[in-house]
Amino acid sequence: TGTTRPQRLLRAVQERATRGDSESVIAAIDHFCRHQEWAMNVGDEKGFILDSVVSEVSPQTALELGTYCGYSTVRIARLLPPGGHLITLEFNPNYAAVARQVIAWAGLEDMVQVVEGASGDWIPHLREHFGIESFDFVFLDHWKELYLPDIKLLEECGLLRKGTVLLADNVVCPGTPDYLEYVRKSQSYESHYFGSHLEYTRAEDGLEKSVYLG
Ligand SMILES: Cc1ncnc2c1ncn2[C@@H]1O[C@H](/C=C/CNC(=O)c2cc(-c3ccc(F)cc3)cc(O)c2O)C[C@H]1O
Ligand SMILES: [Mg+2]
Repeated sequence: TGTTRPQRLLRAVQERATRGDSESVIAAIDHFCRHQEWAMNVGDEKGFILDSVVSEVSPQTALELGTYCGYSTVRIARLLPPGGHLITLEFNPNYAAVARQVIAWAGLEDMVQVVEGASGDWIPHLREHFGIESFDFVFLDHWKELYLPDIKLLEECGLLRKGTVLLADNVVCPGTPDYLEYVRKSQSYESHYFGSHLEYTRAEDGLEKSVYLG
């Protein structure tokens, strides 16, 4: 019973990154994943695209599905405007525990709420629990077969508004075919594919940006 990969990733952050410096936390995780152990973070190449979309939207309210170790959580939270807030859902308590410490090491704990539990259980309660009217930005990076059911649930719960931007990781690898077909065919979305590569590899992958039209 040694350590888990997320725990080794956290140790790499604590050993290599400077407390309060989110850029150094991102760099420490990328270094760990490139030179020690691959992990399923969005990574630096797709992360650059994520950064540009978050900066463009400048969300007051943001939602992330699938925190894992908190890498994309830090990438998003460091770019939020004053008053901006990110809710990130993670149902594995071990991952949530690591993510909270990564987020704290980056000094971003005041902008982020790590919520433990399944997205399908939590989405219907976000309004009453967190006083959220609607989300300006949603990052999807959890189980790939849940992307579609979860955005339909977000629609039904009235948590998307005209202009809400959805950004989905892994639409090529591992792939999210039913989600892609839906957002590209639906009259309610304007979609665009950003081609890139699977984190820390040369394999093809990309992000799909979909604007909700109401
Ligand atoms: C329903 C629900 N609610 C809350 N959190 C949820 C949830 N379902 C999963 N989660 C959490 O999200 C995280 C799961 C993410 C799933 N991501 C993946 O499976 C994933 C896999 C790969 C990949 C690609 C090629 C390969 F050869 C091998 C792997 C790359 C990625 O970027 C990924 O995000 C952790 C999990 O606890
Ligand atoms: Mg991913």
